[in-house]
Amino acid sequence: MTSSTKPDRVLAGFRKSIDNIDAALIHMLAERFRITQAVGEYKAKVTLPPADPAREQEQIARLRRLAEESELDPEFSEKFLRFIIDEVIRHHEQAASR
Ligand SMILES: O=C(O)C(=O)C[C@]1(C(=O)O)C=C[C@@H](O)C=C1
Repeated sequence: MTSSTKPDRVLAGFRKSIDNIDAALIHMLAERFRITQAVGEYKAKVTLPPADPAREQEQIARLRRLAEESELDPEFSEKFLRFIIDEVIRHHEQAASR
């Protein structure tokens, strides 16, 4: 039997765990975007700017510390948070223009 047809139980076990983790990430991101939607509506109502660079600096510094403690690449962690926050700011700008 070739490697392409033989079921690899070890790999399948790893992938089951990866699938569970990916599902948890999606659920956590959905919750994060649910709360930031409320933040965006609030900011639009009280005319606060969509972005708060000082808050972002605190978040990035904290996440980099957490990443180092967890042996995760701090550069990757910062890029990941930046990517999410940029999307949140885009949503906030849309909320402000409604
Ligand atoms: O905390 C805020 O003021 C938010 O709008 C949330 C958030 C975030 O996604 O964490 C997004 C934009 C801001 O620049 C800072 C943080």
